Amino acid sequence: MSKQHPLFPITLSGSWQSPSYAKQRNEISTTLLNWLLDSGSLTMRLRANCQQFRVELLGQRVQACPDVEANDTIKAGEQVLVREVLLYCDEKPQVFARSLLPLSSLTGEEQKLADLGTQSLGQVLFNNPSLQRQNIEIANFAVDSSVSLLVEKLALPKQEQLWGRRSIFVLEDKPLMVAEVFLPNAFAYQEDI
Ligand SMILES: C=C(O[C@@H]1C=C(C(=O)O)C=C[C@H]1O)C(=O)O
Repeated sequence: MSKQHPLFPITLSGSWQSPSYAKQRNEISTTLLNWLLDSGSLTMRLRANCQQFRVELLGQRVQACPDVEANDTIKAGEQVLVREVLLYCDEKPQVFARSLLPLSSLTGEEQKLADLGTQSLGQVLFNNPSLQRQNIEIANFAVDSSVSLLVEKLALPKQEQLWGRRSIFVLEDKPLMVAEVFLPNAFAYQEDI
């Protein structure tokens, strides 16, 4: 990895819940829920809402999967490539994303996922007809979360609660996990998009 953002890794730990049982479900607007539960490519949806889309790679590194992120598919301690990015629309940061790519999934054709740089992971995932997406979980991130520290460092307006989603993708039978948090003023929080 040539250069890493000084804040990398931001990390991300939240109490991920199934959307139907999310306690705060009544606090979530229809628009936000629509963005959180959209099973299509977030890259494609953002591109459709702006002139210029870009991915900023904050950093990536190989490490053991942290306990707080482990799940039925990616076990604690398993070697994963962690990739953190910001997705920009017209130079406004919309999403912070953190993906865990098990090294055991980075084989064959999928080795290229280790070297995406500023190409969108979604671009590769959603171009593969074998792609399966497992259930989407949602979580909210309060002002003392690691994401809020990122928001502060990006000089974005503070927002009481930030919402995110995560899901496991399976590509050619190889799993990986993607978590995305909508940053303040993202389209997801705007009623008229
Ligand atoms: C999974 C997608 O890929 C997006 C791009 C990512 C990246 O480049 O690391 C990470 C998460 C997503 O927001 C998507 O577009 O839906």
